[in-house]
Amino acid sequence: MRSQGLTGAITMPGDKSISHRALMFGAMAQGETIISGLLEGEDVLATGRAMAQLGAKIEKRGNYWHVEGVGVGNFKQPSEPLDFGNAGTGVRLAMGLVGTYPFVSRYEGDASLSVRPMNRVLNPLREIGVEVVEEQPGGKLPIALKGPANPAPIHYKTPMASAQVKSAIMLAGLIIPGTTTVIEEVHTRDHTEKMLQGFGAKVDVTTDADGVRTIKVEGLPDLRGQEVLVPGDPSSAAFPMVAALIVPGSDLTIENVLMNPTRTGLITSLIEMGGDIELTNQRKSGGEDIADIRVKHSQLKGVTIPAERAASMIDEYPVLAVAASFARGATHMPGIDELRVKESDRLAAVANGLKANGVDCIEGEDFLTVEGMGDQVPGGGMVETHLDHRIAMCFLVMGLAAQNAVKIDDSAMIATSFPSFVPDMTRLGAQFGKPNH
Ligand SMILES: O=C(O)C1=C[C@@H](OP(=O)(O)O)[C@@H](O)[C@H](O)C1
Ligand SMILES: C=C(OP(=O)(O)O)C(=O)O
Repeated sequence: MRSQGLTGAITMPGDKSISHRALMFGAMAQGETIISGLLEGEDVLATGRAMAQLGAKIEKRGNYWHVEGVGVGNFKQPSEPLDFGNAGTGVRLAMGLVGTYPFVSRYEGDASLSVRPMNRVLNPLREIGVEVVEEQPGGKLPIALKGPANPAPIHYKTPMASAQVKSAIMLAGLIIPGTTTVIEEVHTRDHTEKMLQGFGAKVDVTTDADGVRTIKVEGLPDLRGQEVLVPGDPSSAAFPMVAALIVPGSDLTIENVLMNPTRTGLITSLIEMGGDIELTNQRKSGGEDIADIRVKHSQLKGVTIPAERAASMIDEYPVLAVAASFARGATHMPGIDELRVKESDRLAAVANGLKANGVDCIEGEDFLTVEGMGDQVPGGGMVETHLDHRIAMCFLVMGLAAQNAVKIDDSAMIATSFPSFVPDMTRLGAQFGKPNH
């Protein structure tokens, strides 16, 4: 059943990447960090609980989260395992933040997180001298870590485009005397670099002529609590944005969205597809670019998304594939093998969901091609979400414009990143059916 046009304004909940980091850096810094706009999603709340287990005092007063940090090198040994639920960012950054301490810390997560690869973080930690104890070989949770008595700084080139790996190494470097160096060939989201500098760390970034970035972190800095203003999450804004593009009659303003260039690949791509998207009220806040986004229903056309853009929109491919289903012509998305190691194998989950709803696509090892159907997307299928919030939300968005209702098997995971998704979208005019089980 098609929804009526989506109209009005929606303010985005806080950015998930920045929210995790605000709690972690606040917990590590000396003194008080005051956070406004924190995303109160399950992933971030799990990080908050873990930071409290390490000795930080965290509480919400009014609209602000107050974090009383312990100072660099002063986390206490957690008596229980640190449970990061569904969050790759939470567990991978925490392994860098805490894993080099000379005590045993134990990490675990839900069924989705427990099959995601951790060797990408464990390998550099092993180079630092961290002892890794796995219950089963293969670099999967649960994992215990024990840092060496004298950790040595490393010089590490990340083998895949990953802000989580880069960040884990940088955070490990903070408690190692000397300079830790991370090299990344692809510019991934740079929140760790920017925010650590804001907390007082010495972080040096240089970029060569080929765009390769060298990041140097000085160990044992004196970090002080800060005020952090978390901007709205562009990865959450992706859902109302695509919904407005595909539902006829829509004219929506999405307010307070982070416009950091390492996060805006989806907007660039949707504009190339013919999307009527206008950035208004562009401003700076907390060192980041912010804007409101006005988006109207548009007839989209298929395009090829350059592989080099993947890092700047890595979490947005599922909903881009939904937009591509409503385009005229094929949309080709190369260079997206990292989608296979997210909360689910997103390449497979998206391809299966599209096919279940009558949309032709080709799933390659590292690409997806979607045959757009204009406004003739049949829908009517049941989608398996595999504990993946973004798969759940993108197919709920598809259902707003398809000829027949799209069903998803589980909506609970939406609470990890965008708890108010269903009520917020409903307020704008979206019509979701009731779960019948
Ligand atoms: O650093 C971060 O906050 C994130 C990095 C990305 O993961 P990778 O580093 O695995 O690409 C992204 O998919 C995730 O949602 C958040
Ligand atoms: C990949 C994601 O998050 P994480 O890796 O933190 O689980 C996401 O939110 O799409």
